Order: sequence, then C-alpha cells, then structure tokens
Amino acid sequence: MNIKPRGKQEEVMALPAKGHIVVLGTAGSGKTTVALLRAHHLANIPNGGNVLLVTFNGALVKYMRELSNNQTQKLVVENYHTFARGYLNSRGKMPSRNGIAEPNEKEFYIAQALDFLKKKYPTESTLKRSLEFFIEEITFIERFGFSDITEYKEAERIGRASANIKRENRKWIFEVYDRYRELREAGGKKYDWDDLALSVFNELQNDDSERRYTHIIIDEGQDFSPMMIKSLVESVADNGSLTFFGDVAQQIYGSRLSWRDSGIDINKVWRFDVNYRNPMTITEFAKSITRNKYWRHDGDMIDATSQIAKGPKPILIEFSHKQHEVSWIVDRVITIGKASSAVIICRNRDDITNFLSLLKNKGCEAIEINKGTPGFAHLKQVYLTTFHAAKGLEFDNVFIPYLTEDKIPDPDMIARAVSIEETYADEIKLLYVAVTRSKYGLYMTYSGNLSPLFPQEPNTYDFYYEDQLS
Ligand SMILES: Nc1ncnc2c1ncn2[C@@H]1O[C@H](COP(=O)(O)OP(=O)(O)OP(=O)(O)O)[C@@H](O)[C@H]1O
Repeated sequence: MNIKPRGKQEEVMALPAKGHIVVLGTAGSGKTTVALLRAHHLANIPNGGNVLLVTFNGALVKYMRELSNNQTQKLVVENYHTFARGYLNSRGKMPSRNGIAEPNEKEFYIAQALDFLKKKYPTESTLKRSLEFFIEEITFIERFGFSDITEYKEAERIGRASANIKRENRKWIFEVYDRYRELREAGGKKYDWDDLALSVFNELQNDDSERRYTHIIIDEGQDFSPMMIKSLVESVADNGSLTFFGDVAQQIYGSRLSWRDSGIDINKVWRFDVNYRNPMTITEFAKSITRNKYWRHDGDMIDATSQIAKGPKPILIEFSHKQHEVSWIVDRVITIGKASSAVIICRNRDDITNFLSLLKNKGCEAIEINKGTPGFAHLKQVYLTTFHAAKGLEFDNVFIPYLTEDKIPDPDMIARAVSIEETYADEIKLLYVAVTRSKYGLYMTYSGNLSPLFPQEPNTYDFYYEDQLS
C-alpha cells in the first residue's frame, strides 16, 4: 500500500498507541486504508505486542489480507466470529463439534420456547405476538448482552420490536429468552451467533492471563453489536489501544445499535469527511439517497465532500422488459470488464447464479465474491456480489440491476418485518452501500415500477429509456 495519509488521516496515524480512538468516516474516506496502515504501524513497533485487525464479513477480511500483502507475524486480520470462536476454544469453552446454533435453529428453538410459554400462560397477550417479533427482540437482548430482566427493563435504548411494548410486559419476552436458551443448550448448542460476544465478554472477565493482543483495530465497526465491541475492549492489554472505524450511513446489520453503547472511553471523535473513492457526481447521488423520506437520520452521520472532481453522472435506464435489461447488462459488463473492474451487485443469490450462467454462455468467466474469493476488486474483470458482501470493497464500474418496487426493498424482508418503516430504513442503506462502491461509472437499471427507495431528485443522475441507448 503506497498511500500517503492526508489531513485527518495523518493525525489519526500519529495518535499514541494507547487508549481508545473512534474514527467516524464517510464512504471512501480511507477508513479501511488507515485501519490497515495503523495496524502495520503498530505491528512494527519494536518489542511491541500483537495486533488484531477485525472486521465484519469474510469478503472484506480477504480483501484486507490481499491489500496488506506484507503481513507480519504480529498482525492478525480476521472477522469477529473467527476471533470469538478461537478465544472460546482456547479457554475450552467451544464444544468440539460446532456448538453454535444457525439462524434456522435459533428460530426453531424460539418457536418451541414460545409454544411452551403460551401453553403455560394461555391468556397473556404479549405472548400472542408473532414469532418474528420474538426473534428480533431476543436478538436485541443478546446484542446488548442484558444478563437479567432488570437490565433489560431499565434499558433506555430499546429494540424496535419492544418499542410498542409496555415496560412491565418485557418480562414475558425475557421468559421466552430464558426458555430458548435452555432448549438450545439441551439441543447441544451452547451459543448462537448473536450471543457469542456475551460469552466472550464473560469469559474475559474471569481470565487473568496475559492478553494475546496489545492493539485491536475494528473496521466497519457500525455493524458490530455493543457486546461485540465491549468484548474487544476487554480483550485489549492494559497498556494497549483500541481503534474503532465506522460509518453509520453504512450500517446494514443490527440497526439501532450504536457504538456509543459499547463502553469505548473517548473524549474526542475523529471525523473523516473527504471521500477519496467516489467522483463528486456519485457523492452527490449518494447524498440524494439520504434525503429520501425512508432514510433514518443519525447524529453521527458525516457530511461528505469528494476529492475526485471529475466523473460521469450516475445513469438510470428503464427497460420495457426484464429480458432486455438482463441482455443489456450482460453485454455492457463484458465490454467494460475488459478494460476495468466491473461488478454487478444483486439483492439476492438467485440473481447472481442467473447472471453467472448468462455471462458464461457468452464466454465470460465472472467471479462471484464471497468469503472464499482470493484477492479481487482491482483486476480487469467482471465480478458479481450481493449488496451485503459488497461492503467495504470498490470497483471501477458498478451495475445495479432490478431496481423495481417488487425487488427493492426485498419482499422477503418485508414479509418478515416487524416494522415496515424500519425495514425500509434498513434496505435503503444497502442501496447507499452499493452505489458508493464505484470509483467511476454507476449504471442502474429497472423494468417495471421504480423502487420507492430510489432518490426522487432527477438532477443527480441521467435518465434513459432503453430505446435511447446507442
Ligand atoms: N490519503 C489517500 N490518498 C490517496 N488515496 C486514498 C487515500 N486515502 C484513501 N484513499 C483511497 O480511497 C479509496 C477508499 O478508501 P477506503 O476503502 O479505505 O475507504 P473507506 O472509508 O474504508 O470506505 P467504505 O467505508 O466506503 O468502504 C481507496 O481506493 C483508497 O486507496
């Protein structure tokens, strides 16, 4: 990485290797870059300790490992769950067979717990709420790590499901949670993916041995639950440092969770507001997404400026048939992918599979990005990815197909939604993440009715009907 930190990036690089640091930065402002540079800097301190650079998803771990090809032995790059499993295993607290309940198993045990309590208290109305309601609220309890009903009842920042539940009725939800854990443990699953962090935290409290990491750096921190961050704070050696990088505008997992609830001890927040990736045209378009009525505002959001003045305006194309839309994207992405990196970002895996086979029929071996993809994103090549896995990555050209009302927001998410409004607010952030992946061109297409999440400001993009295309 031959990047010279500039402005506030340089100031953060120069901060002492002790204590807690929080950096909030807009898309493309160099959070991942400075996270990597600082990780290397800390790992190279003579006689210094080990450094953990931790992020949320597997694809980004691969990307960061690729960027830091001169990994030193003292620097470990991994995702939170790998860290958590490894730590619990080192303490003899991870069953030899996988002891973590997958989301479908979690749903199964919560449904059982709910049935049990409904039978026990047949007239209690709180217990008549939907299964989705209980899954969402139990996940919230786990991510905050409330260890008893009193803590949960007193919590000010409440989960969105419980927002319309009287405080005295939260005890019913907690009872379902207790029963869920009993049933899950009886089924051989000591943890689920959302309460792993609480177990790590509790274990660390009883662990007097020397900490493995002197410094921990968190990238994409906005998607870490408060309990995950608390456990990382606890994992750092006393003489060490914790540096948190995040962007609330890109919070696509666990909304309503805030790093401010996670025990990070700071007196100053650093703000990166210069975008080094997106041309000004894309930055302006991304800002228009945040002015959509479905966007949920947050005081930690950064008002961005772009470092790159020149670039084409984003393009939106309406097609009369989906078939035409797909053919246009396939032809166009193959042409563009010969001279630059080009990605098609889809809402779900089925669409990716379809594009992969259509591209293959035309002799193009596109790469699907997932946690196993080795080194990518900067090659002249066609890529495919989901909105979620695109997080943190960048490409010269980005294609986003199927921007129709029946696809975005995702109908499955709407069907399971406890609150439609909140689901819209979550889904619109996915669109924001996707558009800000582009270093140059941004092509968006649809056939049918345009998604309500698309910005209502036609001056921020160029619009074409398919018959206007050359
Ligand atoms: N000081 C700099 N000089 C030149 N290029 C930079 C600088 N800082 C960052 N960049 C470039 O800007 C782009 C965005 O950086 P990076 O991916 O680190 O941003 P980010 O804040 O993590 O973005 P996001 O949150 O959107 O994933 C990268 O191509 C990076 O190389």
